[in-house]
Amino acid sequence: MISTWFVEDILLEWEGKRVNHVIQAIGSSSTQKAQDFVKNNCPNQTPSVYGSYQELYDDPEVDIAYIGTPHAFHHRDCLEAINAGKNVLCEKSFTINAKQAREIFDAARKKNVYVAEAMWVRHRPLYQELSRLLHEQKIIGDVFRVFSDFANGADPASLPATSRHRDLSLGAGSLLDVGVYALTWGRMALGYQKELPQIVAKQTHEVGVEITTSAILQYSSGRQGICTCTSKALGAPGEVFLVVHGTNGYVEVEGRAASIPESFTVWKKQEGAADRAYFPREACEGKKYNFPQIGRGFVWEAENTALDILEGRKESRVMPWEETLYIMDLMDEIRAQGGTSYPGE
Ligand SMILES: NC(=O)C1=CN([C@@H]2O[C@H](COP(=O)(O)OP(=O)(O)OC[C@H]3O[C@@H](n4cnc5c(N)ncnc54)[C@H](OP(=O)(O)O)[C@@H]3O)[C@@H](O)[C@H]2O)C=CC1
Ligand SMILES: O=C1OC[C@@H](O)[C@H](O)[C@H]1O
Repeated sequence: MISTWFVEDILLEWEGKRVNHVIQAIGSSSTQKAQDFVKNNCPNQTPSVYGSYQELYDDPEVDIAYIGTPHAFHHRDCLEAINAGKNVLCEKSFTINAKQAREIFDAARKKNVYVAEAMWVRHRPLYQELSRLLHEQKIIGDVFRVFSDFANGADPASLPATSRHRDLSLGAGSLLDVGVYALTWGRMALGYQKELPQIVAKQTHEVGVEITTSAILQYSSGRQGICTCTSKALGAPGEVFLVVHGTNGYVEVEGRAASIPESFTVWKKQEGAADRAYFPREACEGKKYNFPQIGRGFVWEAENTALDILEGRKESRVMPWEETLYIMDLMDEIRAQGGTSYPGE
């Protein structure tokens, strides 16, 4: 699924586009699937088609491999690509646990290749602008509390046992699938704290799969993040999925999902407005910031990644290794408290 979306987007023409991407090769578990992929998703490109991933990694014409397999394979696939000397952009969640992520970064360091987690939401202009307003402009004063959520309707119990949302050996579970976004928004909104927070977390399981996670992150400054997710229910379109409280107001972020933010509204504290909660929303003064969607929203990530490669970087400016590790460490701790583990752990 995600590989079709990504390819569709990177071939888009859009105003401000700086990089011309070429689909140089498709690697799949079968040549037929690779050929079908080209026919359905990039018929105007002429990539080499391979019935294995290794052949793509060995292709000298390929500058960077985009990995869109289920997360349980990211460790294996990244290491194989890196060992062949390829740069890599790998889907989220980057790996099953932090140990695997560290092994990948160690290998990349040794081979001197670029590796980045494809946490596309961080590349979106909305995300970047909100971070600037919150932490450089301090538009709502000091942020002290954040709520973030991702409700996704995969509903593992209703899916075949082979689905990546149901099969533990493919990395099934809402935390790794969508909770990673809730933690990402929480991390940004709380201002990228250096220390790891204290965590209190609970997880619910159904058909052996983690379907709901709630985690409270508490920093030594007293700042708190309340980060939640579920794969059992879809959020309402346009719903608020992130609320950021500051000493001088708050911000709500709305969108189709926490991966597809569309706008945010800044509500500043007003003189004599302590009881604003009792007024209808329209009677209050909020400033809404809208952000246009381009394609499915992968264009910024693809552009930044290509520019990183062209500039000879080994890490993404937007998603450096330490950020992937920070989020993976949080998820390890949340899973340890919630009672979720994966085969081989
Ligand atoms: N950024 C985003 O918005 C999104 C990111 N993702 C991430 O992308 C990754 C893939 O998700 P998604 O596209 O939904 O996954 P799919 O279930 O669609 O699988 C993707 C591909 O992985 C390959 N694959 C290799 N081995 C297996 C196996 N044993 N079982 C199933 N597939 C296998 C298959 O390709 P082939 O046979 O051709 O080799 C398959 O088509 C996940 O890590 C997910 O978190 C997913 C959705 C959205
Ligand atoms: O990254 C994602 O975002 C959208 C969800 O539908 C999907 O399950 C997830 O992988």
